[in-house]
Parts: sequence; structure tokens; C-alpha cells
Amino acid sequence: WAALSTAPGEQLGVRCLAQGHFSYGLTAKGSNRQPSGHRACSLTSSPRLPPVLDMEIVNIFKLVSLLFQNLLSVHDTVAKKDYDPKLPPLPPLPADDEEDKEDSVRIIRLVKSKEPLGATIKKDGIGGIVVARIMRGGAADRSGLIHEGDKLREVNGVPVEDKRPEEIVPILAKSDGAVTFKVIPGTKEELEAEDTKIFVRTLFDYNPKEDPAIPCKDAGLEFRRGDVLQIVSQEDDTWWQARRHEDPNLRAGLIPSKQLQERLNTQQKSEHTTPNNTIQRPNSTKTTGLRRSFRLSRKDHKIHDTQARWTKSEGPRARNIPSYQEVVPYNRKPRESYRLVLLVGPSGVGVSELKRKLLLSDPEHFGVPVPHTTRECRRYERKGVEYHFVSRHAFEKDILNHKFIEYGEHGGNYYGTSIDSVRRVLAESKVCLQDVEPHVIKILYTTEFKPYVVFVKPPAMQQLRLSRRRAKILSSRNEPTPMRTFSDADFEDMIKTAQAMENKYGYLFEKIIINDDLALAFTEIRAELARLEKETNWIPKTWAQA
Ligand SMILES: Nc1ncnc2c1ncn2[C@@H]1O[C@H](COP(=O)(O)OP(=O)(O)OP(=O)(O)O)[C@@H](O)[C@H]1O
Repeated sequence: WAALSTAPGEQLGVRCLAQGHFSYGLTAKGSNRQPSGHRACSLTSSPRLPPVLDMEIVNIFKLVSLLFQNLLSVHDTVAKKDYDPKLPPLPPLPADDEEDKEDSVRIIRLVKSKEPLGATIKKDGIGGIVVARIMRGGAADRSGLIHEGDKLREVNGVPVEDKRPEEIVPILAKSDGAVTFKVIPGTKEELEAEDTKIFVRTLFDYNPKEDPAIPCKDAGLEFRRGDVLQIVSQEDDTWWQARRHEDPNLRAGLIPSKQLQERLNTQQKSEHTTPNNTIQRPNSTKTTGLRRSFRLSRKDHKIHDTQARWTKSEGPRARNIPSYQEVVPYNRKPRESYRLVLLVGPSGVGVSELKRKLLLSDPEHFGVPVPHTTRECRRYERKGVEYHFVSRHAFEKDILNHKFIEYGEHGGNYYGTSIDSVRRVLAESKVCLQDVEPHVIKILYTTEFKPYVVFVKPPAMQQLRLSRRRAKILSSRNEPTPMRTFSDADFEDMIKTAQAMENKYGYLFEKIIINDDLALAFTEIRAELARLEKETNWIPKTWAQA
């Protein structure tokens, strides 16, 4: 122990290795003198690095006694072997602190910074205070000194065993510079925090501040639908620990587990579902909406026709929403097809307009599948360009053979888009743009197409009215073709339908474009598709496995 007063930076003679599993070392830090005149030392306990603890020499004796007791328990199990270096005899414990003779009392001193401690506490079954959770990557976790299950005796010299967790928080808040804990290590076996490599896309919004069920609001991690999180602990069935995959400080927070969230979703669904809320089967003639883009003439278009079923039957809670989707990073290989871009939105919102603008902006790069129809070819139309013109019999045969991703009947004629026509665009090494009814997404949700779903959403009523009116004035001046007109009832339907679509299928949308100003909406979608091609994408793990 004479070594303690030696030069700064010198390794002190307290070091023990047991089967290479752990070592404790003390390094004198001469530059860091405490106001009391004690020399400060830093403790490292590998493999948890870097230095984790600043403490005064007065506490070193308590600590050393703990270390040696821990080491001795290891020694019990390996006593037949000879370990170097040989340990010096233990110094006597300070006589005035009887309590610290107890097995494994640990004095921990952490230097405070702006970062939260990253630990939560709770009352245990017998009235004491225990460390409930250590947030992965947080200050407490990095220190390697506090563990889940540890019993808290004192905080800054204040006994806390009889206190409630809420009463302890102010003690922590008051402490200036450093916080000293006296803990009794829990019996739970200490596991090395293995960094799990599970990534999920969140399929709902979550705000811990608004969640009465979360055990500690401050420890919660807020996220928005579509965020990608790394799950770092699934040890608890109800509360997982996660962090943002791009978060530089790598601190974890609590989020509801998949089980918990899906149980809540199911509860909400059964509370809010009425017998009318039937979920429609995809790809059926009766229920499949006929996209406007199938038809060249829109004169007879009635916005209410295609949207009535949405506004009637899709209550905001009528859904069976998964909570998280496991995802993996994906980069398209040079000869691989582009991801299929699916455009979804209520009728009249501007899906066709945006698709048209994208095509015009780069016809070599973007393509659209040629639809099939059973109607007569018009004079100005070319076979296989505007449509594939086929007989009713051939069309019905293809329906039976599940060749169409979507089809419907209009004016006594069939219209539809075949899977093969999508494949043809992709085979030309183009980005295939396809507008679909949202229930069709699931049909294309495959490894082959890896769809990237863009939802085109109307703005709020006032802006919707304004932007469409403004566009109409401009077009009547500049273009010979009349713009489509909308009534207020149309706008209301559009907004309601968009809401219903988002409630039911929002978890499948990777990008939402609010089509207020058309030029801005186009710039946004163009930039988003360019980003998609450049950056790493997160795709469902199931697509990568197939
Ligand atoms: N942001 C906008 N501002 C003004 N007018 C718009 C905007 N977006 C679209 N429009 C106009 O609204 C009308 C409907 O747009 P579009 O045909 O693209 O809708 P859609 O979503 O494809 O619906 P449908 O398939 O029923 O035609 C068009 O006249 C289009 O020019």
C-alpha cells in the first residue's frame, strides 16, 4: 500500500487475474487532486473499459476490501491452481464502519456529467431499493460497476433503503460533481452486455411521456413510425431496450416489447371494431378499386365511387397492426432490379400527376407497366403502348391464373395490370412506378419486388382548396385541357379516405408525401427516390432470407 503514494500514472500493486476473466487495477492520477488533498485514483475493471471511476483514497480501502473478497470467492473455485501475482495480505478494514465488513458492500463514485445515469431503481419485494434496469450504453452501463439487482444502501451518504424511488431522485439531482453510491451487489449473475444485432422498423408512434404504463418515463425512447431502432435487450418480456441505429451517443431507452404492443393493439381493436368493419380480401373483382390511371377518359369520374367503401367501412381502429418489423440493411447489387415503387393515395390526390412528372423528368430511368384492357383499341392508340388489348376470354383466363396484381371493370370493359408487365419494366433496368390500391401492397410484398411504398396525402382542407383552385386558374390560362374540378365534398372525402388508408395500411408506407404545392411535392418525391438508390435501405429480414 506504500505504492499508493507513488508517482502519478504508476500502476499500483493491486492486480489479480483469474482465468483471464477479470482484472482490477488501480492507476494513480496525480494531476487530479481532490480538494481534501487526497490523491484521486481511477479504477478499471477489464474487459469493461475505459476508466470508470474516480475516487478518493479514503474510499480505496473499502473498495480494495471488496475487490479482495470478490477475488477470494473466485479463488475458492480455483484454489488448486497457482495464480500470479501473489496477493499481499489484506489491510484491516477501518474500525468505524462496521457495516462495510459485510460481504460485498461496494462504494461507487461516479463523476456527474450532462448525461443521465442510465439506470432505473425500484422497491424490491422486501422493502429495499434495487437497481431495476441498466440502460445499455448509458453511463452506469459503461462504468461496469452498477448492475441490475444491486441493492442501494446509500446515495451521497444518505441512507435510502426506507425511501421511495421518487425520494431518491432529488438526492441524485442535488449532488454536485460526483455521486457516491453504497450498494450490495445483487445475486443475479452478471452477463456481459452482448450487443445484439437486431434492427426493427417501428410501425407506430411512441411517446413515453404519454404512456402511463412505462416503468420510468425518463428512461423511455420516443420514436415515430418508420424509425429504425437497434434492439439491445429483450431480456424483459414487456419492456425492451433500444437505441436509434444512427444515434452517435449509443444510449439505449425503454420501448414497449412486441408482445406488449401487439396485445394493446388487439385490445384496442376489439374495443373499437364493429361488425361492419370487415377486412377486405385482396384482388377480388367486387372489392378491388379500379385505379383511375387505367382509364384514359376521366369525364365520368366520380370520386365517391371508389372512396365510398373506405369512408364507410374503415374505422380508425379497425386494424390488426404489427408493432415492429425486423429489418436488415440492403444495398442493391449492380445488376439487380430496382425496388418497385408503389404509389398509394386517395383518388384525386395527385398520384397520376406525380407519376407523370417523374416519367417526364427522366424517361430513361423511370417506367410504368402497360395495363391490359378488353375495350376496343382507338384510332390514335398503339397496341402494347397505351394498353395491351386482349379479348374478354383471355382476360378472364388471366384472372383465374392470378396474373393480375389489380383489375376491375369499367363501362363494361376490364382493365388491369399484370405482374408480368411490372417485371418487364424492371427487366429494362428501370425504376418501375405503379399506383395501386393499398390492399394490393401485400400481394407485391415479396423478395422479388421489394416494394418501396410512397403514400401521397392531401394537405389540410384549407390548403387543399387553395392549391387546387390556384392550379385551376393557372391551367385555364396556360393549358387547353380542362383541369379536373373538385367540390368541397370531394375534398372532405379525399381527406377522410387518406386518413382511413393511413390508419389501416400506414405501417406499410415508407414515405409520406403531402401533396400541397405540386412542384414541391414533386421535388420531394424525386429527391427521395434518388436517396433510396444511393443510400443503404432497411428492408424486411424475410426478403433478405428468401
Ligand atoms: N398539388 C396539386 N395542386 C394542384 N392541383 C393538383 C395537385 N396535384 C394534383 N392536382 C390536380 O388534381 C387532379 C387530380 O390529380 P391526379 O389525376 O393526379 O389524381 P390521382 O390521385 O391520380 O387520382 P385519379 O387516379 O382519380 O385521377 C389533376 O387535375 C391534377 O392536375
